[in-house]
Amino acid sequence: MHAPNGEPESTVTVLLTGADSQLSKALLRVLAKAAYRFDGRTLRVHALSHAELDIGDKQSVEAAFARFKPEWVINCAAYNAVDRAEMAADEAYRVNSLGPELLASECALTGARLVHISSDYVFSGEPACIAELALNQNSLTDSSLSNSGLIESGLTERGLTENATPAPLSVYGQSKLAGEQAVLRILAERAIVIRTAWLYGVDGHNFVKTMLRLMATASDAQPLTVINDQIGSPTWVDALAYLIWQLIASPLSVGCGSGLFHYAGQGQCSWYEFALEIQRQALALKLLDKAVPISAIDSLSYAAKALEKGNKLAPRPSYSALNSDKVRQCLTGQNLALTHCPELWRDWRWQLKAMLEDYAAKGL
Ligand SMILES: NC(=O)C1=CN([C@@H]2O[C@H](COP(=O)(O)OP(=O)(O)OC[C@H]3O[C@@H](n4cnc5c(N)ncnc54)[C@H](OP(=O)(O)O)[C@@H]3O)[C@@H](O)[C@H]2O)C=CC1
Ligand SMILES: Cc1cn([C@H]2C[C@H](O)[C@@H](COP(=O)(O)OP(=O)(O)O[C@H]3O[C@@H](C)C(=O)[C@@H](O)[C@H]3O)O2)c(=O)[nH]c1=O
Repeated sequence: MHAPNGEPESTVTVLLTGADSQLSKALLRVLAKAAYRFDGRTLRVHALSHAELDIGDKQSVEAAFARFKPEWVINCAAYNAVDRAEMAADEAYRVNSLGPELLASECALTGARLVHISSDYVFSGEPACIAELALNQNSLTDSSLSNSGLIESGLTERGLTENATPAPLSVYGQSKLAGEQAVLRILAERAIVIRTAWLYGVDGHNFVKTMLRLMATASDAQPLTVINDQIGSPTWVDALAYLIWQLIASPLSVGCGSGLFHYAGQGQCSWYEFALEIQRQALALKLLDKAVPISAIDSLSYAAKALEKGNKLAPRPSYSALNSDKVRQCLTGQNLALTHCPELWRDWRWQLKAMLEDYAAKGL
C-alpha cells in the first residue's frame, strides 16, 4: 500500500518553507529529540530554502507541491525586517501575504494541511485593543477601560486573546495580518494559524543574540539603551516548534473553533526588562565576563536618536503580550502526553534559560 506520492504508507510527508529560518531549524532540532509519530506513521520532512522555494512565486509553489506531494506544510518563510519593510512594502506583502495565500490555495487543491505563523505585531497596544481584552475577561465596565487603569489592575497580565482586534501599526504587521486572513479565508479550520512573538533561539538573528553581542562590547562610557514602553511575550523558538509538532500529531477537535491560536512564552515584560534578564542569566552562565550599564528609554526618544543617525524606525506595538490559553486548553483537553512537554507552558524567564544553556553548550 502506497501514499499518493509513491512512498510507503507509513510516512507522513511534511514540507517546511524558509529552511534557513530560526523556526525551521528549531522544528528539525526538536523532531530529532522528540521522535514524534503520527497515527503510528513516521515523518518525512523536506525543508526547502528560499533559493529552492520562493513562496511568493506561484510556479515555484506549484512545482514544490507537485514534487513532494506534502500532507502538511509548515510555512516558516517570512519577510521579517520590520524597519526595512516600511520602504519595501511590495516585497513584504509578496512574502507575508501573497506567499501564504499561494500556499493555502495549493493546500486547498491538494488536500494538504497548512500551519502558518503570524505575529503579535498585528496588534497596536492602543487602548481599544486592550479594552477588548478586558471585555473578553468580563471583568470591567466601559467606564474603567483606560489603558493605564487596566495595567494597574493587572488585567493585562494574561495577554491578548484571539478575540482582540488587530490594528497593525507597521507595514510588516499589516502584511502579516493580510497573510493570516488569506489563509483562514481559503482553508478555514483546515489551517492552523499561530500568532507568536519576540522569537529567539540559537540560530539566526534575534534580540537575545543581538543583546549578547552588544553586551560583550558595551562600556561604561557607552551604555546600552533599551526601550521600556513596549510590552510583549518573549518566546523560545524551540517551544514553538514543540507546539507545532504536537498540533500536527494530535489534530484538534472541532470544538476548538477557528484555526487561529496565540502562543508565546508565559508572562510579559518590556524589551528593557528582557535585556536585564538576558544579562543576569548570561553572567550566571559565564557567557559574559562583566555587567554593563543598561538604561531604559522610551520609544519616542529611541526613534528620535535613530533618526539622527539616518535610521527611520517602524512603529511597534506598545502592548502585544499574547494569551496562550486557547491552544493550551485545546491540546491538554485531549492529549495527556503533553505533560512530557513542559517547555510549552513555562514562564519566559525559564525559556530564556533553556535557550542560553543550549547556546552555551554549543560554545557559540
Ligand atoms: N522573529 C520573530 O521575532 C517573530 C517571527 N514571527 C514569524 O515566525 C515565522 C518564523 O520566523 P523566523 O524563524 O524568525 O524567520 P527568520 O527571519 O529566521 O527567517 C525567515 C526566512 O524566510 C526566508 N524567506 C524570505 N522570503 C522568502 C520567500 N519569498 N520564499 C521563501 N523563503 C523566504 C528567508 O530566507 P532569506 O534570508 O534567504 O531571504 C529566511 O530564511 C515567520 O512567519 C515570522 O513572521 C512571528 C513573531 C515573532
Ligand atoms: C538592538 C536594540 C533594540 N531596541 C528595541 C527596538 C525595538 O523596539 C525592540 C526590538 O528590537 P528588534 O529590532 O531586535 O526586534 P523587532 O524586529 O522589533 O522584533 C520583532 O520581529 C518581528 C519579526 C516580530 O514579529 C515581533 O514579534 C518582534 O520579535 O528593542 C532597543 O531599545 N535597544 C537596542 O539596543
